Amino acid sequence: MIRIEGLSKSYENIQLYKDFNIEIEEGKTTVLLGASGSGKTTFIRMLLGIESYEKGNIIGLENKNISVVFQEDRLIPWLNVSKNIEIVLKAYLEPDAIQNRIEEILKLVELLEYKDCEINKLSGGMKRRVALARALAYDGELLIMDEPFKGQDYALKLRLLERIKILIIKEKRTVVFVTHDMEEASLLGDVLLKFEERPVKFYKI
Ligand SMILES: Nc1ncnc2c1ncn2[C@@H]1O[C@H](COP(=O)(O)OP(=O)(O)OP(=O)(O)O)[C@@H](O)[C@H]1O
Repeated sequence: MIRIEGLSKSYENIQLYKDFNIEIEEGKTTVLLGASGSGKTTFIRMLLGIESYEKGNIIGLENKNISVVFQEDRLIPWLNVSKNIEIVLKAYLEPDAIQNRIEEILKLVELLEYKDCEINKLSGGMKRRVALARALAYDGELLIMDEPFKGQDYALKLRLLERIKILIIKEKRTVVFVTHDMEEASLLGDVLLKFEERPVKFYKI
């Protein structure tokens, strides 16, 4: 269980979070829904330890490995598709296992034939899928995805959702997934939470 207790966070004169409490269940996919600007990305950044907060505790993430699809792709432009993924696998897999994992995940996101392609030669939606592939490939204790399906056509998105659901169940992943899309949320999520501002409150859907 990841527990957030008594969290308070403000930006200048906006009190975004005030004594906020939430529990995230392990082995489940928790979806964060809510209007633009309600504080979902800030929440994720606080979980990752890259955003400060005034008060509160985040318990259960100490020394955990987290894989992330950020709102931005954050790919390394001078490495090809395969190398962008390899970089996160090197620390814990042998070369053969790395290649197998890269192929498995690139197949999942329908980019296997682009494995040696330069990042700059990909479309925006394809870059997004490389970012998604990199996060899925790394078997962290928590997977965070912030709007991972941006730029995908509808039919492809449904195929991705179906395959990711299978992978997540097979690998017993704990997932926090941010989206505005109710269909994505209900296809992938176990627990659906709607964030409301301000300060942030949430309710289960
Ligand atoms: N670095 C910052 N400085 C000042 N205000 C910020 C900063 N980052 C976010 N905010 C404000 O905090 C609020 C929440 O932003 P956040 O990005 O967490 O929302 P969100 O729910 O993720 O939105 P979206 O769905 O559009 O991504 C917004 O009002 C935003 O303007």
